[in-house]
Amino acid sequence: MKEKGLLIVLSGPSGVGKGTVRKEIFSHPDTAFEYSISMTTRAPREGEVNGVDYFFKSREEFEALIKEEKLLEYAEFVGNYYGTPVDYVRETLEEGKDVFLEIEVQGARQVRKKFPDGLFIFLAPPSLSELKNRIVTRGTETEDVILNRMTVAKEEIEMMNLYDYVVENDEIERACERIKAIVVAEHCRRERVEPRYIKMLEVE
Ligand SMILES: Nc1ncnc2c1ncn2[C@@H]1O[C@H](COP(=O)(O)OP(=O)(O)OP(=O)(O)O)[C@@H](O)[C@H]1O
Ligand SMILES: Nc1nc2c(ncn2[C@@H]2O[C@H](COP(=O)(O)O)[C@@H](O)[C@H]2O)c(=O)[nH]1
Repeated sequence: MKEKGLLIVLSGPSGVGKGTVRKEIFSHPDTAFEYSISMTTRAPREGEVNGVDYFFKSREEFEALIKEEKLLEYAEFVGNYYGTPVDYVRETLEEGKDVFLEIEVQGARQVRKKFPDGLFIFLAPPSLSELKNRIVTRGTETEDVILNRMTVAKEEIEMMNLYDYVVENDEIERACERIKAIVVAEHCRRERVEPRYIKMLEVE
């Protein structure tokens, strides 16, 4: 029987660099896992594309998805809904591929209950002041939203002990290499390591 894939969850506070690290990992052709695009009711930021960055939904559409049980998990984060499409995740894992979720902490807790064997990685900032600096520098949020996200961030950081691994995002490339090494180690531990995972670790 074909083995199922590994569910990889990358979580951490807003502005720590989850999206940056995820895009860097997926920019490499040797990356051996699939990214699950989330649904959100947040308005698209400049340059964001529907179906690439997110599936952008109205609140009514999102609430219908909740009712129809189309979401593996969902959370309301600073005034907007975010959620993971359940069919995509289950079908892709069933095909034996690893699925990568980039989600906030409430959602990660829900996923842990449904997938206790998933791999849960918390991306941590070097400091709270550097975290705030990164959200401010990104320039996508109003001052109010930044303050709300920082309040939530402090609560999220307190939950990092619920994760299998904590990776500090001090430098993007190093954080990516650490995450890829953790995934390969996890496959070794589960005796499912294949050459494609080793290839992923090759540094250019
Ligand atoms: N290691 C790093 N060093 C310095 N700046 C970084 C680093 N990683 C990411 N950044 C910058 O920090 C800002 C926030 O990054 P990003 O948007 O990836 O965070 P995020 O965790 O995905 O945030 P959110 O949860 O709000 O979507 C961006 O401007 C990004 O360029
Ligand atoms: N619980 C979920 N959280 C998600 C999902 N997709 C993204 N996110 C997280 O939401 C916040 C805010 O994102 P932003 O794009 O508005 O900055 C951030 O922590 C994301 O990781 C999801 O499907 N479920």
